[in-house]
Amino acid sequence: MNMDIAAVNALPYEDFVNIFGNVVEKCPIITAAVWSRRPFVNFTALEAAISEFIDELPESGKEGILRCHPDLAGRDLHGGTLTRESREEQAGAGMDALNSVEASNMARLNEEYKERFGFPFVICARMTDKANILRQLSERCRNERAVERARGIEEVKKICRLRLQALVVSEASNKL
Ligand SMILES: NC(=O)NC1NC(=O)NC1=O
Repeated sequence: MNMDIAAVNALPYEDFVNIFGNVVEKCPIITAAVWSRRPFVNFTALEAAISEFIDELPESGKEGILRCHPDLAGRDLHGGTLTRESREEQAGAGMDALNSVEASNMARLNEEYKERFGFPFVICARMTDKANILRQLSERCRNERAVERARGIEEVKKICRLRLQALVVSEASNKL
């Protein structure tokens, strides 16, 4: 899909939530809330509205967003229950093709991370690769909880931007 911002602004909330409901993984409530902020002057304004909604949440809400994310190379990937967006992102970073050493490291570190923080490790898979994901996962396990909460939310916003770009023509591409 490649809607322009005028088409986005014309959507009734049912369609808006159907189309944009997973720009933040499994958090259609964010999309549904942000519909009230129409009209968006451009792509950046839509992205900013989502970002501001997230920033205004209490810390518990931000952790809730992180908890809606599937593990990388985790149960949902193996069970075929990832969302389409997540499946494509994880496959792009080679998460569906780990060798047995990588797979066991990934599983062990994901569990360690969740045990320590109470939410999953989140990283924008499209902006990185397998080696970096494994390195970041082991490094970020050592951070403070508040640092990781903020870091995870930054990654959610990167994922969101790329998912939005797949749906909406941004002003940069408008000028082409
Ligand atoms: N846990 C985690 O980072 N999940 C994800 N990252 C990403 O880019 N897509 C996801 O589903």
